[in-house]
Amino acid sequence: MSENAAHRLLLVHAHPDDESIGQGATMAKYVAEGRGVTLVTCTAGEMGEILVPELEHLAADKEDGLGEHRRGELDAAMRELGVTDHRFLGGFGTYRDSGMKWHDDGHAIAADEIHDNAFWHADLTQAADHLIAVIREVRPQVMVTYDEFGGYGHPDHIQAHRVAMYAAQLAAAPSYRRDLGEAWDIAKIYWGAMSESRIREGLRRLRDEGDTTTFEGMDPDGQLPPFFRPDEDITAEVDAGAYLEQKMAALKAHATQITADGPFFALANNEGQLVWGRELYRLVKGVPGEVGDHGWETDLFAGVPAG
Ligand SMILES: CC(=O)N[C@H]1[C@@H](O[C@@H]2[C@H](O)[C@H](O)[C@@H](O)[C@H](O)[C@H]2O)O[C@H](CO)[C@@H](O)[C@@H]1O
Ligand SMILES: [Zn+2]
Repeated sequence: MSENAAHRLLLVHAHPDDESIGQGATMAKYVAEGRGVTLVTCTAGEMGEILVPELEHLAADKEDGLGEHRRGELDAAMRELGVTDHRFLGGFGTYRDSGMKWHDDGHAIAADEIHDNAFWHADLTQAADHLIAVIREVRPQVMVTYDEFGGYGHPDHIQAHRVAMYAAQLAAAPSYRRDLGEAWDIAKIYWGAMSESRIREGLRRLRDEGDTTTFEGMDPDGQLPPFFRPDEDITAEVDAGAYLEQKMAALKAHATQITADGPFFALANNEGQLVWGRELYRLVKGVPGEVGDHGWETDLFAGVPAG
């Protein structure tokens, strides 16, 4: 078995599409390099909007079939990235998308009405136990999830962060729930990140090209939403520009959520390479390995023995 095959990455995300948005290029790159990639998605995205008019009947307040449909979108997106191991936390339908609404400050907050089995109301230990079983089975050296704010505040993202971080801690405890498998300590944990400087460069490019509608309201020289982090917070950049096509195809597979002329595609291809092909991370557990010119790691497995 090649050394790469002994490296295993676990990603924990809230809804179908988050994985492709945040780390789609990294996932495709690592699969192509022969590394193991496992995705755990905590809900099926039942409460999402529907950008495809002929599918509006699937909406939660109509046929409530969007979760099943997005399961298919996720399958298609994973085929584009080459990922063969993707699971729903506790099994499909265990936890439901909690929905969200926008706060005046521009970040997401919990919806006014939330279903009984919404992920936001999940019992943290029970949800973590489902993930511990996966951690102890897959034995990943690296895990990726959201920061404590869930990126932009979505309650399911915040809950996915909490479950992932708690599960990683408990999975490493030999005396905790031996029935869930032999203890496994994940060597490195990263939170996905987006660069403030990168998006400012991209917004300036769009403005210079006369595009004033994409990323409407975001001034390249003004205040940006909190999920764009200052560069000093970032510790790793995976340059997966060579896999940008696979990432864009995976994004397109999530057709009810992402429009082909939306912000992810608006940036010119070379800008896309800069903004979307190079995926950024914050190391929050473990020892950083070799770094590149920018002082950031270029490989999430840097310094991690295979095995
Ligand atoms: C990327 C992501 O986390 N998407 C979530 C999010 O979707 C947003 C939501 O529908 C909002 O109402 C829209 O204005 C916004 O454009 C969407 O991105 O929340 C959904 C409901 O919880 C979730 O299904 C979707 O995956
Ligand atoms: Zn999401």
